[in-house]
Amino acid sequence: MQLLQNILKDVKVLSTQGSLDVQVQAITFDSRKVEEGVLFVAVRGAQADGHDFISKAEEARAVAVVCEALPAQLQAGITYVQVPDSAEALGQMASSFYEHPSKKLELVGVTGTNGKTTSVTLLHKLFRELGYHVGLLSTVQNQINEEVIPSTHTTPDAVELNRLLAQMVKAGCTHCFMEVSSHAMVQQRVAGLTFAGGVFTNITHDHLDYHGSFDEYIKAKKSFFDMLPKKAFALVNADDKRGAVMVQNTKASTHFFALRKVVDFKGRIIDNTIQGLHLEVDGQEIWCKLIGAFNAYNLLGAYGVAVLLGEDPVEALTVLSSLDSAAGRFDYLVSDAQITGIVDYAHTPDALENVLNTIQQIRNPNQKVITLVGCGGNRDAAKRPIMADIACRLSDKVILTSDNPRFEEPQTILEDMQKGVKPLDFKKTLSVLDRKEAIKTACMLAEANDIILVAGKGHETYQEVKGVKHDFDDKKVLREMFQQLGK
Ligand SMILES: CC(=O)N[C@H]1[C@@H](OP(=O)(O)OP(=O)(O)OC[C@H]2O[C@@H](n3ccc(=O)[nH]c3=O)[C@H](O)[C@@H]2O)O[C@H](CO)[C@@H](O)[C@@H]1O[C@H](C)C(=O)N[C@@H](C)C(=O)N[C@H](CCC(=O)O)C(=O)O
Ligand SMILES: Nc1ncnc2c1ncn2[C@@H]1O[C@H](COP(=O)(O)OP(=O)(O)OP(=O)(O)O)[C@@H](O)[C@H]1O
Repeated sequence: MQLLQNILKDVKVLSTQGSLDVQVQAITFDSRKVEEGVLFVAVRGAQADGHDFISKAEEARAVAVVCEALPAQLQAGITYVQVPDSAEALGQMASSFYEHPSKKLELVGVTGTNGKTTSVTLLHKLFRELGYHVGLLSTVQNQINEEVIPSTHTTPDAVELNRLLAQMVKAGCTHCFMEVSSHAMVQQRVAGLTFAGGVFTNITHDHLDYHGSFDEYIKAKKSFFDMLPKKAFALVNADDKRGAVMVQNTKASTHFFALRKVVDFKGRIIDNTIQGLHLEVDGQEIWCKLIGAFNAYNLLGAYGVAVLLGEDPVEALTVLSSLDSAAGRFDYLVSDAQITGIVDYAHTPDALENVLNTIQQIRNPNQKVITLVGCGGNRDAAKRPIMADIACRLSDKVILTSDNPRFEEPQTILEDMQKGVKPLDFKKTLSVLDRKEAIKTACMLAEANDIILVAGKGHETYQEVKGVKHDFDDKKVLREMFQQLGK
């Protein structure tokens, strides 16, 4: 519970009606969650406008309403606060309501098209190993030390975000590593937070359906670095063409990491194999369990953060070299028959191409690549034939199967994918509707030393069919099938 006037301390206010000396029980931007004593913030969204639900919040006995445009008729007993930007005010108020938890933590945000989850997960594990109490906010899951809190978004909304940070502070955390999505920047979910640092991994064409153009997408990512305070650091991948643009207006101190340039944190890949990466970082050689050249960037970024936060460089590298990948991100197991099974979240054409190119770089010419891939239902259908084509182009055998069909017919999705298979690739392509059967088929086809890629669902532990989430874990099924087949 907090006094409204305290909650409004950091907010630019245009006008107020009613008393500011009232107690606020909770803050929400969803009228359906308003109860007596709750503060309702009317936010303009992609589908709806929160201002249209002010009357619902009034009926549910909100204690106060924060909005950009006041309703024509004001209700007695409710305080109205007019602000120029409700989304920004929401972030600032959520931070005040929870007593600014971000100021009590070393909060580091990671943004970029790829590598956010891997980077924050590496950082969480690294700082745990270094002996700290650490929080994590990621697409896969949120964590307070080892306690797992399910995650619904890459970056939670402002209220949930500050609530989680406050929980971390209460649990004695000194650090929190979080993903900052471009959606979160546009919707100002991180407004009002105090970051100790920000990391930029890379940027490629993605989410253009939401942002409209690549320029707008770049602007969204850049705005994160624009908001960093002077005493924070901005750590940027200098090998990415847009790296310098990201920090051109930041007040934070700027640092770079790269594999191809001489910068603050310089790495070099000595060897990149299916057993892991052999790297040279700042003159020191390390062997890491993570595979794929892109992971050299994630490791280098995590190393840079540790050093910028004052950790010993040698100790940080030693710990990093012992860490596994994030769940479902190039997550692999080797069967008794020496077949490598890789589970990866790649569910877009770009990600699938990346993963398969990485596998092509590290495999021996005598290792066959068997790719199993499906596409989700009720999502962008245009990618279905494209993903099938990519799989065929970069694999020796392809098994098309179901992902999360959701409310669509799995057979229809499969047929859409089949349209992308070129006549020359018919012979190497199979369609097996049932995902478990498809994984079994891949295991049956594989011989010693071959590589099976199970793409699309990564860390997910369910398959969503007609609104029901059935238990399904690609890595578990893969392990089970190897055992069943004695491979
Ligand atoms: C497109 C998008 O990002 N939408 C997010 C957004 O909802 P919205 O702006 O569309 O909300 P809206 O439906 O237009 O409603 C506007 C306002 O009216 C309010 N309302 C609405 C109805 C009602 O009866 N009463 C009411 O008060 C809503 O609470 C809202 O405040 O704000 C909501 C609250 O924060 C989010 O839950 C919601 O995420 C949706 C579910 C989503 O799927 N978002 C994805 C795309 C997303 O954010 N992804 C990124 C990661 C992307 C990536 O890198 O892969 C993420 O950070 O997770
Ligand atoms: N630094 C990187 N550069 C390019 N590709 C990467 C990088 N890191 C990971 N990837 C690839 O992108 C996939 C997604 O990685 P990760 O989950 O870490 O990224 P993300 O930015 O969090 O994306 P998402 O929010 O979709 O999970 C990985 O499985 C891998 O194939």
